[in-house]
Amino acid sequence: MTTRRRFTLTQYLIEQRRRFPGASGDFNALLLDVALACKAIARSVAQGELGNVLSHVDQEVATAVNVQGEEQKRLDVISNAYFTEMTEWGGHLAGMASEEMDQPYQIPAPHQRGKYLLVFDPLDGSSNLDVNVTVGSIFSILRAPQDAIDSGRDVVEADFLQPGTQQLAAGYALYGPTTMLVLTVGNGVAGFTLDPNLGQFMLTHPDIQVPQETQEFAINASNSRFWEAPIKRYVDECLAGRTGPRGKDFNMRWIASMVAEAHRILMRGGVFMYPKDTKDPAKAGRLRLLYEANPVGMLIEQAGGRASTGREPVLQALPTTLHQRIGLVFGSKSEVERIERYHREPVAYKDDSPLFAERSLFRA
Ligand SMILES: O=P(O)(O)OC[C@H]1O[C@](O)(COP(=O)(O)O)[C@@H](O)[C@@H]1O
Ligand SMILES: [Mg+2]
Ligand SMILES: [Mg+2]
Repeated sequence: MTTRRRFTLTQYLIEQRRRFPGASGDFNALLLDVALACKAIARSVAQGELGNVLSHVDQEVATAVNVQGEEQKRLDVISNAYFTEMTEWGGHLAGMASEEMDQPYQIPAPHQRGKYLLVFDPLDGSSNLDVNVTVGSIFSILRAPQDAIDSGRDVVEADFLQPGTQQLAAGYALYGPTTMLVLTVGNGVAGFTLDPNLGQFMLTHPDIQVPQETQEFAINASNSRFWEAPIKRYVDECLAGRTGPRGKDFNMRWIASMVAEAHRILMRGGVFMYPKDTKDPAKAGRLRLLYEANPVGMLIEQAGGRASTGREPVLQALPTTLHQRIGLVFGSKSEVERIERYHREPVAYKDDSPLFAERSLFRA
C-alpha cells in the first residue's frame, strides 16, 4: 500500500524561507503560533454549546459591545484571547491589533518584543455561530517601524497604518466541515487542511488560483436601495442573465461570513461585493481595512484575482485609523475590473432599469 506524501505547514514554511537564507526563523515561528491559535479556536467553535469555552479566560465573559458598536459573542472574546496568548510569548511581535481591542495591544513583560505586527479579526462571521455556519479567523503580518524595533517602545496606532502592499503575510483559518488554513507569504497561496488525528495542518491545496471565468456573485441584496449606480448596474446585468448584456446566467450566494465567501472564490471563482453605499454616510463601507480587506486582498491578488475598493486596488488604500471601514470588491480579475470600469463611467448607466424601478425585483 502506498501512502501519499504530504507536507506539513512547518515543512512548507521551511521550504518558503529557503528564498531568504539569512532569515532568523522568527517569521515562521510567528506563523506557527498563529496556526496554533487557530487550532485552539477550531476546537472551541466545534464544541459549540457543549464546550467549556469559558475556562480559558480568567473572568466570566459576558456579551459586550466592541469598539465598532457590534455585539461581542463569547467566542469573539475567547478567540481574541487565543490569538494574544499564543503569539505574545515568542519574542517575534512588537504589538498587535484586533477587531476586538479598541487600542493596540502591547506585549506584556517579561516577554521580549520583536519586529513584527500582527493584525487580526479573531472570528469573522460570528453572527453565524448561532446557526452553525462556517466562520473563520483572518490575519495579516506587517513589519513594525524600525524605531519601534530598535527602541522597544510601545506600539501606537500610527505604526499599523500601512497600506496592504506592505503586508509580509496574510491568511485565514476556516472553521467549517473541515478546518483549513489558507496562507500567503508573498509567493502564491497555499491551503492546508487540519488532520484531526495528527493535529497538523497538511498541505492539501498548493498554488491556489482564482478561476478567471465566473458566473457567480455575492452581495447582501437587502442593501440594494443604498447601492451606488455602478454596483446597481453590475448586479442588474448579472440578474438579467443570458438575455441581458452579459449573455449568460449568473448564480448568487451570500453566506455572511466574508472569510467563507473568500474561500469559495479562491476555490471556484466568482466575485464578492460589500461596496461603499449610502446606508450610513459616516461609514465608508462595512468591512474593516486592516484586518479584513487587506489580508483577503493580498490572498486574492496572490492567487491571480483582483481586490478593489471599486475605484482603486484596495491594497493601495492608505489607512487612517485602526478600525477604518472600506468598500470591498474582490474575486475573478475580469469581473472586478468590470466593476472598476463601471465606477469610472457612471453616467453610462441610468438607474431606471426595470430591476430597480417601482415594483421591481428589489423594490416591492
Ligand atoms: O450582516 P451582513 O450585511 O450580512 O454582513 C456580513 C459581513 O459582516 C461580517 O460578518 C463582519 O465580520 P465580523 O463577524 O468579524 O464582525 C463579514 O464576515 C460579513 O461579510
Ligand atoms: Mg469580520
Ligand atoms: Mg470578527
